Amino acid sequence: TRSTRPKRLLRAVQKNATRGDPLSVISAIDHFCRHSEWAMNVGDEKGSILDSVVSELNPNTSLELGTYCGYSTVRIARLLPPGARLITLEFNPDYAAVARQVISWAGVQDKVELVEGPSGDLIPQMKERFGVETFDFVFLDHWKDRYLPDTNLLEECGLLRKGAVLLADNVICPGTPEYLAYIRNSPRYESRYFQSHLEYTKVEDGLEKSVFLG
Ligand SMILES: O=C(NCCO)c1cc(-c2ccc(F)cc2)cc(O)c1O
Ligand SMILES: [Mg+2]
Repeated sequence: TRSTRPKRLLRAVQKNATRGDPLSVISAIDHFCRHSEWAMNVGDEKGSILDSVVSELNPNTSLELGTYCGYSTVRIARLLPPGARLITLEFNPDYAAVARQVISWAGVQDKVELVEGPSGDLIPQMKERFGVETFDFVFLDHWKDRYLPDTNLLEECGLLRKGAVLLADNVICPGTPEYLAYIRNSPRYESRYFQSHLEYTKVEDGLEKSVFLG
């Protein structure tokens, strides 16, 4: 019953957001993180960049690595066309339990499949267990030292469609140096850096958008 930050964030959503209204859930979390407690959601500034990438791509099948409390899950899911779906992977069961409730409060649960477990084990199961052919969009926001191994896994499992977009959070802070070096030097990707700030702060951070060329 010990109160944790994710549980306090969920309480703020249930108190301040309207059921079935994803935008009110997003702003309730941003308000909580700006005025009460910082939390590691992608946030409103980087979130707007995420929104523009998703809106332009209109992905049918998306993967999110690192759900946390479900903030970016809701940001992505609210923009998906009917029939499109988002699979989100979370290793931490306490985060997953809160995220399920945030996702339901926003009313986007029908577009989202939240799977608990290590991404390194779950990615090879995507085809036969989750009926995925290929992903159109991948949002990387989990453990920073898993970005590169999981990207290699996605490649090896043939899970990236030609033209698929990888969008990676925190490439500056906390930083993902090995991932950046790989993706920026690989002839199989076309990459672009979107400069921004660490959520709810003035610290520099940014998103790396990479198109898989096949
Ligand atoms: O670890 C992260 N995510 C995976 C969680 O399972 C993460 C951390 C931070 C962050 C933390 C502490 C600090 F001082 C600066 C940044 C920010 C983020 O956006 C993140 O996604
Ligand atoms: Mg992040």
